[in-house]
Amino acid sequence: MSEATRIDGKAFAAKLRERVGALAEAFAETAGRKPGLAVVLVGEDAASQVYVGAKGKATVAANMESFEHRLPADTDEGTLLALVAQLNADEAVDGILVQLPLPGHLNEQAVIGAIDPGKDVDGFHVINAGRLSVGQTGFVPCTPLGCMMLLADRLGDLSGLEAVVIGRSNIVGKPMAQLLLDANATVTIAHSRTKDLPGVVRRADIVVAAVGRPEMVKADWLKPGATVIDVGINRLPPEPGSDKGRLVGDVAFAEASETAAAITPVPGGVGPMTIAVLLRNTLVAAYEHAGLDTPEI
Ligand SMILES: Nc1nc2c(c(=O)[nH]1)N[C@@H](CN(C=O)c1ccc(C(=O)N[C@@H](CCC(=O)O)C(=O)O)cc1)CN2
Repeated sequence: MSEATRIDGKAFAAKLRERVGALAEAFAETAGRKPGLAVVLVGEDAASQVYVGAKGKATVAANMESFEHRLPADTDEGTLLALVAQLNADEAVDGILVQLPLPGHLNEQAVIGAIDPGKDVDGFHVINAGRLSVGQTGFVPCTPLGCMMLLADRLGDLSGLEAVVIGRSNIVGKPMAQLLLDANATVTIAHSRTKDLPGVVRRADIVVAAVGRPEMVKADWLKPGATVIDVGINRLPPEPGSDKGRLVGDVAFAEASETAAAITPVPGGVGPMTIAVLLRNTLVAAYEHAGLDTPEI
């Protein structure tokens, strides 16, 4: 079997950001203001600092206003909720994102639940999760929506295809399964208690791995010709003589490439789509807040 096609999420995301940027410019001409995204970071988690920095830069590059709020790790819940309330009321802010994970003393559900669902561009609020589950329009979490864009680009119509999502988080696994179902795939959600996980995954035309376990999915778990979307971003321990470990996904990329027809790499696959879709959702929020018809993005 020939080597799998690498699904280039980085290039796809760059095109999406460019399109969003052009539409944001047009929005500003009509609405008299730029779309605005507020990002809240609590604490000093190293990876979160990188992601928040990247979001701010991407927001500005896409002709939007970026509002960054960095709070100390010992911020109490009342202070954070007060900031969320202030952002909810701010007309310059179309989208609000609280970077996860939050420090352990803060209740993530309470904080996410305090965001105005109409500004919840992460799509994590229970109202938006509920809307997705009953097929109503709302904000859809960025990573799963980005995965769907890559799948649609690669496979077109997903009707009747067998899809296995490994992982059942509220942020990726569950919305991903819902989106695949909405696209008429036959969907299985597999998880840590699934019996014969390799056997279940081997049935799939589409595999979405979102478990956070480095290189767990092996080549012999895959049906030949499968399309593999790797959501995992895991840093391995550093090699001797190096200060930083290699980034790998949840799929053993090199060996899986021998069996799959197409696969997303890590880095450069799903990760960049998360930020591009966040900008897309913020633009949609801005159109809605301005009472304008939202263009197809
Ligand atoms: N409020 C949110 N918190 C978190 C989310 C989210 O969508 N909303 N997702 C992740 C982190 N994340 C964005 O916040 C994110 C992760 C990874 C990437 C990315 O582009 N990764 C690169 C590799 C980057 C590196 O070198 O470390 C890639 O895969 O190519 C972007 C965004 C958890 N928190």
